[in-house]
Amino acid sequence: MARLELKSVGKSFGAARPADGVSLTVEPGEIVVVFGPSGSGKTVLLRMIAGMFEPDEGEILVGGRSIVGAAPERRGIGMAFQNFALFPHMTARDNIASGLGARAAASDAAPRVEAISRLLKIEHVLGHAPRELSNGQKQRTALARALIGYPDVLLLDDPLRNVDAKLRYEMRLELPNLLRRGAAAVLYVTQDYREAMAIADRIAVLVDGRLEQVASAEQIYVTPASVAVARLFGDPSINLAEVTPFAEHGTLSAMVSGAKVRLGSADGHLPDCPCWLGVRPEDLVISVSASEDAIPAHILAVTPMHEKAVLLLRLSDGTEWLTALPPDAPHGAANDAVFVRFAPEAALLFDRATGLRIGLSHRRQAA
Ligand SMILES: Nc1ncnc2c1ncn2[C@@H]1O[C@H](COP(=O)(O)OP(=O)(O)OP(=O)(O)O)[C@@H](O)[C@H]1O
Repeated sequence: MARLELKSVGKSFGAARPADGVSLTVEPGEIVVVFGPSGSGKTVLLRMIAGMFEPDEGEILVGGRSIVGAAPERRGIGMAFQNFALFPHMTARDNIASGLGARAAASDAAPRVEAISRLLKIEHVLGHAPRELSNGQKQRTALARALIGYPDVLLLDDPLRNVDAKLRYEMRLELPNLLRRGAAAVLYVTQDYREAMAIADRIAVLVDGRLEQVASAEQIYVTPASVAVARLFGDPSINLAEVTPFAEHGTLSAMVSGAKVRLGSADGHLPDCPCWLGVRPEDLVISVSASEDAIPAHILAVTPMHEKAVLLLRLSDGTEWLTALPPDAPHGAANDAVFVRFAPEAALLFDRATGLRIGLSHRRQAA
């Protein structure tokens, strides 16, 4: 069992800087999901750890020892990638056994291949070549190969990207337990925020080669470190409005499309800068009754989805917001005039100059 540590890791390719001072620790048995937009540097990070190329700056340590410069096969690392990368001329059994490298005798390999295959429910296809396997079976074979050597560090680069939706859903439920069994430090890359939230002990949010936030899924959703992080999590994504908050009678408020909305109490440090106000779609309440703190709006469209109804709203100043309501909640129809409210606890404020979140004194806290 060994901890993976990245210390101020940097990497440039010409003008591109896919890793810029990345520091991160993954404990044995922990699953850290690296999540970020396309091109943010997720794959480059995994490849530096795997030894496909070296960082320009910083240190990568496994169990306290630097692995920078070490041959890839000597780093104690198991890997599975989105394209499976199975050897086409070998059976699933031999592909899995190849994960042991030269370390195990053939007699030792067989029972371990059987055991890991049972765990991954592929024991019935061990004699098949990769072309005879479904994508789900290929993905499990690649995972079995990565897991079989009980690596100290396991790197998984979007391993569920090429499997169908049903299997992806099942694997999201199964994978965390499976991965924890080996007690490896797991770094898991995905582009899907739901997958990140389902699998991770902690999520490391990478934007332009920098880690913007490393925290639990709930902390990231409820208290995102920046507006960039807030935008990456949630479907529909967070609603934003430009505001300049002000204090009045002990309350922090802001004008949103002509309505004075409360953001919390004004007892702490007051943001006196132009801000982004962020409100999650599920935190908006729609009604037909006016009041001082209700934002007038029109429903532009109603999209019934299976588990929710999504309403596209146009506030009276032209800003467009989305709400997500339970499908059976009364919500009106296109062209209806409505009023939009939200609780002060639901308001997020971000400094418009830096994008960083500003703490509000009565903001709900992540558990
Ligand atoms: N070998 C390379 N040579 C030059 N530039 C590279 C190389 N590998 C990656 N890059 C650049 O580094 C940046 C980050 O790439 P990376 O593949 O890590 O992104 P990513 O976050 O994994 O994206 P995606 O989610 O689309 O796979 C991109 O701008 C990419 O063009």
